[in-house]
Amino acid sequence: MILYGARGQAKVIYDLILSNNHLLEYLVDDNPPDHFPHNLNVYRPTPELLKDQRLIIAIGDNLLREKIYHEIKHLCEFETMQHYSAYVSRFTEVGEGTVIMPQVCINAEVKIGKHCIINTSAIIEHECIIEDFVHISPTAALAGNILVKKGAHIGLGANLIQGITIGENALIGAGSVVLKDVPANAVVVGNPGRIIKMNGVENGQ
Ligand SMILES: CC(=O)SCCNC(=O)CCNC(=O)[C@H](O)C(C)(C)COP(=O)(O)OP(=O)(O)OC[C@H]1O[C@@H](n2cnc3c(N)ncnc32)[C@H](O)[C@@H]1OP(=O)(O)O
Repeated sequence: MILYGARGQAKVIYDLILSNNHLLEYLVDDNPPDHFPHNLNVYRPTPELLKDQRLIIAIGDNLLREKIYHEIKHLCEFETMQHYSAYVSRFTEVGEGTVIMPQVCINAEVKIGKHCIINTSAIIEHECIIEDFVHISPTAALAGNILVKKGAHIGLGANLIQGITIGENALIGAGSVVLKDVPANAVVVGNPGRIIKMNGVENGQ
């Protein structure tokens, strides 16, 4: 298999690949770094290098990951990967291209979309729905029945109370405690969480 992206996210996914006894053949990156550890080769992507490969898009930025997905989806197939130390309920669905990192806990009846990153030690409780291209950062905790819409990013160690909806492309700041619905494209920080930006514009509250 191969990785698209050769920065920090690729380094942790390479480790995940080895933990699962898979082989990484090479990486591609639009702007290859001078050096990638472990003597792995990084090339600029071409249709020949991507064609019929099994691949993970190893890019933390949700919008960029989605953009690349649309550019290459006709060429390759996408691998889904889960670290052996993660607990993923047998009643959970996980979409293609999603990675589940070490020590994650995902409880029953959760649905996780395509090309998501469920990062180290995140907790996703029962019946949550995580749409495509979402990133749940390390140690974030989601109580039951939460809907996280496409492209949202839940920051490091954020805590989300049960039953709420996080809108498309919303960003929940590190350590925030979110008690109510968050609209699309909002940036929320603090405890209790408050909106500091909407659509990239400062809120002024
Ligand atoms: C493996 C990995 O590395 S995965 C990646 C994990 N990383 C994360 O989760 C990071 C998430 N990002 C954050 O928390 C960021 O601080 C953001 C996106 C919420 C805000 O970033 P910016 O838009 O650049 O806002 P900026 O830094 O200008 O801060 C604006 C205000 O919000 C405050 N603020 C920013 N982030 C937070 C936060 N997480 N909690 C509380 N307050 C915050 C700032 O102190 C500042 O307040 P002030 O105006 O009173 O001085």
